[in-house]
Amino acid sequence: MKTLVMGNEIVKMFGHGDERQTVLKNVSVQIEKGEYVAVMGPSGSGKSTLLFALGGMEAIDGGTVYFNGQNLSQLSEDELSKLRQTGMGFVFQQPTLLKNLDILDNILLPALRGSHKNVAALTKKAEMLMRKMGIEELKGRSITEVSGGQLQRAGICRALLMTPEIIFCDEPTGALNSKSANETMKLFSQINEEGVALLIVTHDAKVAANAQRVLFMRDGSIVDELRLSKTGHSIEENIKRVAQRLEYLEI
Ligand SMILES: Nc1ncnc2c1ncn2[C@@H]1O[C@H](COP(=O)(O)OP(=O)(O)OP(=O)(O)O)[C@@H](O)[C@H]1O
Repeated sequence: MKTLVMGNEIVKMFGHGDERQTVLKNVSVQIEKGEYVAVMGPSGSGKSTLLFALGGMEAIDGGTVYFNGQNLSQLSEDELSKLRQTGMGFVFQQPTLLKNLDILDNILLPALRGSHKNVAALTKKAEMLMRKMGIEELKGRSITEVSGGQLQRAGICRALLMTPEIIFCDEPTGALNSKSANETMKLFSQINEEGVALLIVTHDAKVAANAQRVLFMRDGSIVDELRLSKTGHSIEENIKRVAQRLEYLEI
């Protein structure tokens, strides 16, 4: 397997003076191409900060992050934003979509930003993704006229539009009811089977059980790791294994 993302000894601090806090304490993490990794840990342990650091959205105070062998801190702002736009997708708990645009235009917007793009080809691809995610008939609707689960699917279409190598997801099911959360997890598994790597921050053992590997964080460090094999283990068994590890780690 080839390494896609490599974080070495990442240090991240927030605040000034007496308030200065080290949120990531020499964290090293490697994600292979096509790998599905979940990150769990107590609130405030640094999960989102790690995801932002690996995705080049948050500057780091120490260590290095490589994406496909490129050191993110050696890229210019323009190079970094191009890399984020083409190589990475982002899905958050609440997709930040604009009320005055319909669903299709919201999906297209980030891809159209910046340089000149082939609008017709991107629209065709967006429509194909919407069909795949089961929301094609909603393309002309305002974001206020769809459910939370449908909105999250639109967010996933947006993240997939530029054919990223990885999608960074921060609590993607956190705002969804259990039915929508299950459907979203199935979509992520399907996306991963098509070769896209995933890094998912979650509090939910059911979500983490879909990954190949779960990283456990506490107080700014990765304190444990669990490898989950799909062969020989049902999803229920993997949920149990994640839950047992959380209990053991007192998370
Ligand atoms: N922009 C910021 N400015 C100052 N402190 C921050 C900032 N972002 C995060 N922090 C602090 O860094 C620590 C880690 O935050 P982070 O969001 O990474 O934790 P988390 O594990 O993702 O938590 P949660 O599960 O609650 O989302 C917390 O103490 C948080 O208050």
